[in-house]
Amino acid sequence: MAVLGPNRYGKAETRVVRVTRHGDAHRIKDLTVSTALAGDLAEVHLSGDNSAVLPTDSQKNTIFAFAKRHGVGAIEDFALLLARHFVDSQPAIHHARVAVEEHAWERNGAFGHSFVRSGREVRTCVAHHDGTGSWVVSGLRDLVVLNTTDSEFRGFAKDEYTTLPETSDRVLATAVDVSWRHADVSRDGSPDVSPDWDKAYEKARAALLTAFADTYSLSLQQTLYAMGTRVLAECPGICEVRLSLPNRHHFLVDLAPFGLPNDGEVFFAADRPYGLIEGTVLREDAPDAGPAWE
Ligand SMILES: O=c1[nH]c(=O)c2[nH]c(=O)[nH]c2[nH]1
Repeated sequence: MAVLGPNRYGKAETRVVRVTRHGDAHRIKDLTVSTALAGDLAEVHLSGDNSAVLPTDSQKNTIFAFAKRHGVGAIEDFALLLARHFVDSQPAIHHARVAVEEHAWERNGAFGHSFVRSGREVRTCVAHHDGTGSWVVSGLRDLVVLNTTDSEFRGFAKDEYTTLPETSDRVLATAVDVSWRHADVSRDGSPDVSPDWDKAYEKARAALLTAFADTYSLSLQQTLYAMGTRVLAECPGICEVRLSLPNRHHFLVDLAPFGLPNDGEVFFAADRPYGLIEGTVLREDAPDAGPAWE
């Protein structure tokens, strides 16, 4: 006998670009938005009764209409607006998850209307709303960083398959993929708190970059912990940080066959396989995460 387990549905990866025009000085927000709704959705699965199903096409249209009607500021505000709208307007929907990614653009010179896609990281957020409270996780991915020194990897466990030489000076590089949980978003009965999302983002990003640069690294694991700790120290509204750091290995090339010393100057930047170091750093008194990470 089969039973229906957890389920949700929505429109994945709606691409929306919102232009704001102040005379000749234009602004753009370039987003990828994914919605996922859950609630009284047994019948559509069990009997094909669609009466509780707001089409994913309507969800996509809502994204475009809200971009026009409300504009797009911090992506967290846009995600919360959508999540609350679906729960508040659809009787069958009790939980909405809205994920937003922001692709950065920079001005192309002095032209007010012309932009260059920025090489910056992608800013991310996921907002949940269930009618009693909201939860927000923000973050970024593809923030590529590299240190040319101050990184060792020694004293590791060895077995009969270990060939990796110990090193007391190596290149350390990674593409930071990180999410942080905001403690101070509205909950059942609490006032509606809305952090300054942009400020939190800039502070968390700066903390990650500084910790990566100024930590003398004995391993990428140790650097990960230092980065998470620094975000918590700099950002009081953040209670949990989850990091995923691919170790972008840079191997010294053996130049001896060419009669050349290497002197720690020429590296083979391998793209795969790569070590993947993942970890969470959280405050001891972090509030319950609820559905924040789902
Ligand atoms: O910082 C590192 N951590 C590891 O766990 C590891 N494993 C490895 O081969 N190189 C590295 N580097």
